[in-house]
Amino acid sequence: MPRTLEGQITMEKTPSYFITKEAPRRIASSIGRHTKLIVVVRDPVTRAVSDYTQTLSKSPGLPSFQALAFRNGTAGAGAAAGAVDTGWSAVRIGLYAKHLENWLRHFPLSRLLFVSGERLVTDPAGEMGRVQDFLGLKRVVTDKHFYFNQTKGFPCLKKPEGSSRPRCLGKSKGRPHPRIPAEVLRRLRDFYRPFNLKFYQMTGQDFGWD
Ligand SMILES: Nc1ncnc2c1ncn2[C@@H]1O[C@H](COP(=O)(O)OS(=O)(=O)O)[C@@H](OP(=O)(O)O)[C@H]1O
Repeated sequence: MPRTLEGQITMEKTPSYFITKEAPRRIASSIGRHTKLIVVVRDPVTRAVSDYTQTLSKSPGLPSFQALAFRNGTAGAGAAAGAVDTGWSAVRIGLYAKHLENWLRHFPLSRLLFVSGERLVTDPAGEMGRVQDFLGLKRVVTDKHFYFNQTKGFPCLKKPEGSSRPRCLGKSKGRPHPRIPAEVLRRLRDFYRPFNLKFYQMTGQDFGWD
């Protein structure tokens, strides 16, 4: 991490190490337990499909979503139902309660902020307001900075810093997802429910995924 001067905040962003076992201990011992951690979480079922969409865009020959999500390659029914494959990272990452347990061994809950991925789309200024409060910053980013772009189907920035033109996120953000059979989604939803409830209890926030 670069040196941080008085009045500055140093930020680092990566989606990958929230689930890395050693990450909380390493961050706590190198940067310190005072570090503030912001986690954007989204319905784990939609998250898994989004993750699959990303992999599919790079490997078009990929097996179907359900072939990867269930142990015997199918959601099935009754005795034929395959167990959800938690070895697949797209599924495992969404077990937020499990990963959070690991972080809470090294950081107090008050040092973590959970941003709702859903509200980031429906109310970006509201979620950004929570982020700014958490970081002890003045609420500089407000409603005025966002507009809903009909073509993109997502909120975009009216005027990013250093530019006079509006800016949306790139093509790889907000892509259409492949259609997944309803039964597959239902089974995954059932699978995640207890983990989601545990996560709501741990964070004191109901993300409304059920
Ligand atoms: N404003 C705006 N514009 C476009 N996309 C938005 C926006 N806000 C949130 N999202 C959602 O962000 C999802 C991609 O973010 P990721 O977390 O996967 O990105 S990354 O892991 O940091 O690369 C992406 O997921 P997909 O819909 O699956 O593409 C979006 O749903």
